Amino acid sequence: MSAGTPMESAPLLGERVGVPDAEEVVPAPADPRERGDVLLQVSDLRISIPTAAGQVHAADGVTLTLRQGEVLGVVGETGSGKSVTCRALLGLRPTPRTEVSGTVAYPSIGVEDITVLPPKRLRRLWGRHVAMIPQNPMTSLDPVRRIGDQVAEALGDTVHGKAARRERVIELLRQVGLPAPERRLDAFPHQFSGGMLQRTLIAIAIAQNPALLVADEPTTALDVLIQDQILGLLLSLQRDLGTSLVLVSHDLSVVSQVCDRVAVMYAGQVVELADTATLLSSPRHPYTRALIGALPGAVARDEPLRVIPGAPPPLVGLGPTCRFAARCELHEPACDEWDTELLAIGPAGGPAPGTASHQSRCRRADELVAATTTTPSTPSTKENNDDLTQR
Ligand SMILES: Nc1ncnc2c1ncn2[C@@H]1O[C@H](COP(=O)(O)OP(=O)(O)OP(=O)(O)O)[C@@H](O)[C@H]1O
Repeated sequence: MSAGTPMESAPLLGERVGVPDAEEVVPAPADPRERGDVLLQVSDLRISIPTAAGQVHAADGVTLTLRQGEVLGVVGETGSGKSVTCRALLGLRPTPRTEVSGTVAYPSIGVEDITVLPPKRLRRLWGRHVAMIPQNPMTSLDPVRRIGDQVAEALGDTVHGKAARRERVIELLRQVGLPAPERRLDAFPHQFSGGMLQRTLIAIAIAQNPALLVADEPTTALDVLIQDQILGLLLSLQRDLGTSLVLVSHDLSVVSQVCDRVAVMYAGQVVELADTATLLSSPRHPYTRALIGALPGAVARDEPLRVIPGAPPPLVGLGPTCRFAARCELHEPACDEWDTELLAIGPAGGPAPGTASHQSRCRRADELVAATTTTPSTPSTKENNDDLTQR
């Protein structure tokens, strides 16, 4: 991907939404994902965890849309609220006393808000409609139960009869690239490598062909070579099965290889959301820009890697001001009065901020058009990265 979109044609920030002329024919989008139905609609999600230090605002006004078959990356530093937000997509909360407001809707199956569903209804959706691929494969399987039994359990009541279930388990393990699966059914987790365990967990997640997979740092605990294989597997399964995928990572280069769109989280908020190529070439939030600048390819070989000075604020007692202000090179006094609303970046007459394809929480986002740096080597994106699926 080449860095740098034409700046003179870049649209202005937050321009008014307009209505097309009655005669105007609006062509159908070429990209099927843009035509796809909305699978997931997260609206103003706020998650507040009571702790001894006060209420931790782990998610603070998160609004996202995911279409069927789309891959969304959620990227941010540790503690930015990625896991808490993504677990909320399954109706999970970190502690029983956690306060949740806003909604997480799955319109295609008539779920208006998964965060308020009782456990019995939640369990009916898990596996069947939405499934999670956990962060640490080494601790996510039952150590005293055989692999085959654990995968078979994930089938629920979708396959009947012992022989048919066995066949389906073998098929699933083969689908995730486990060699000689028929010989592995009786193995225990400790006999598998980290990569094999993660493949098994992916088989469990796809067992009932869910509409949405949520993968929370699925490669963090694995060797670098295996990380690429698991990412490639996720991408090819997502393509073959038409599943939507939310991929959580602290690593922008990982997310950009796999995702159609990226949500950048900082201190509990989505600070920028855009399609991957736009985000990399034309970031409109100083934090995104700093993340791109800190990528290994962004500096010449003999230069030290750039780091983002400072640390995110604690998520307790934050007022309605920009959370990135203390680390921001564009900070000015007016930013301290800014109530961090999302702004739509798009042409005049484009959609409202919460639904625009490019959104930023920076009040100076329009100035970043000119300020965007060209990186010597930006990471590969899903579009130019077909070979990942062949690894
Ligand atoms: N059970 C809990 N009790 C108290 N605070 C919690 C709990 N779970 C999460 N938090 C806090 O919520 C905030 C967001 O955490 P979260 O795990 O979502 O971050 P993250 O971006 O996923 O980080 P990482 O990349 O390290 O997983 C952090 O401040 C964290 O300390």
